[in-house]
Amino acid sequence: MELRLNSVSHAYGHTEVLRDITLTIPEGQIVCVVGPSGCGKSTLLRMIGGLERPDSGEILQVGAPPAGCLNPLTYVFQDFALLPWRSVEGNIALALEDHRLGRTRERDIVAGVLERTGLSDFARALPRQLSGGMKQRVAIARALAVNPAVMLLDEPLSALDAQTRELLMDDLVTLWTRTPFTAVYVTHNLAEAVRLGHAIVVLSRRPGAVREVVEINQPLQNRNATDPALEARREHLWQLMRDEARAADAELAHA
Ligand SMILES: Nc1ncnc2c1ncn2[C@@H]1O[C@H](COP(=O)(O)OP(=O)(O)OP(=O)(O)O)[C@@H](O)[C@H]1O
Repeated sequence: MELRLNSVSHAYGHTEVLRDITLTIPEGQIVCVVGPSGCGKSTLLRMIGGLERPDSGEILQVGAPPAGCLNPLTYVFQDFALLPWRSVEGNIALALEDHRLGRTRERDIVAGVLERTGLSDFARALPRQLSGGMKQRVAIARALAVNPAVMLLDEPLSALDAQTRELLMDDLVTLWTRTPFTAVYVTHNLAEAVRLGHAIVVLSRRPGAVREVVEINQPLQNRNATDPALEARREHLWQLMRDEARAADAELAHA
């Protein structure tokens, strides 16, 4: 399934947040969204996920969701959003419980995503027994369990230290390489964007409008942080963002 955004605009009261966003999220690709603080990235994600409706424009789901899809649009949040009293497998099963799959199918799905995310040995652990990186793996496993058409990730690695971020980026690349998924990935971090994005959408400062879409054709599994070609793309993104970020900062300082 592909997502198409046609001229999406939105304001909260007098605050114009998104302006005329036209964008395609192709099936089987990761589209990163970057832009200065407050430019409307999370708002855009909520619109795509159907949590809010834009004032104008439309968001179309084109084509069928994948076979076995239980929930077409699924979120992964920065703060993991796990239930502390439920085990790892209990948190993942939660995403399945409304679907009346039967215990065997439910158990198979949970075991499958635990295996894919390297969590099989932690099935019975409680969230408080896990590191931040492991918690986010659980949240990713829970999202994958419903076999979504599009995963919506809102700064999923921002709460983690630099080393853990690297490990999780590797995990996401491995997951995608084994079974490509479609994702919209909001981040502040340009290194993450060039590592994980097939396309990177650069938004202007608020009201967020598309400044440029940077496509990176290099296969995800061949990308690494020291690659000069990727470094050049990152630098290009930073050039695009720098003036916007400065101006956004100055506006916030005077708000
Ligand atoms: N429900 C809401 N009601 C009113 N204003 C809102 C609401 N949600 C967001 N905003 C405002 O809309 C603007 C965009 O917010 P949003 O969180 O989408 O930006 P962002 O780019 O994700 O920010 P950041 O990078 O800091 O996470 C901000 O000025 C924010 O205060």
